[in-house]
Amino acid sequence: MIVTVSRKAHFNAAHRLFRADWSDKKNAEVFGKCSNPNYHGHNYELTVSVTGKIDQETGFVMDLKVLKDIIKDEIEDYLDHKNLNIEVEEFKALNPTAENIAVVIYDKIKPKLKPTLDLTVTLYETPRNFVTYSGA
Ligand SMILES: Nc1nc2c(c(=O)[nH]1)N=C([C@H](O)[C@H](O)COP(=O)(O)OP(=O)(O)OP(=O)(O)O)CN2
Ligand SMILES: [Zn+2]
Repeated sequence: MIVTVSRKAHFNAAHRLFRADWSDKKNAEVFGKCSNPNYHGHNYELTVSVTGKIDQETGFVMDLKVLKDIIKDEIEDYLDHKNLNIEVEEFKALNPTAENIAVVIYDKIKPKLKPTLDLTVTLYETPRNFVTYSGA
């Protein structure tokens, strides 16, 4: 039996959407208020979903306590209350859009899971804007 287990998490972060090789005018045209040079913040809501077979001995796809600890160590401690552009290595040369943040989160969590498990990351940037990534 293939089942999906999920864990929700939360972090706050500041960012600015822009390209350094574009003028302020073009950045403002493309990214609007999200390109404010003084940055702005979001309350990100994250759902991490892991899909796999139920272990017949434990009844778990994976222990949700273990998943909680992975999310805390890899994501919350790494991103919470950070300026993504300035303080997070991956975004020094990568626009911190919701899409790119979801991919970075996926790439940090996936190696911590058993290879037989599939991972899906859903990231809400606002209550109504969200992205989903399940690997390439
Ligand atoms: N494809 C994407 N489009 C946009 C992204 C993104 O990451 N990927 N990001 C932004 C802004 O950073 C931000 O998310 C949008 O904020 P805002 O315009 O305030 O959102 P809303 O006004 O729509 O807020 P709601 O609460 O959802 O109404 C823009 N585009
Ligand atoms: Zn934003």
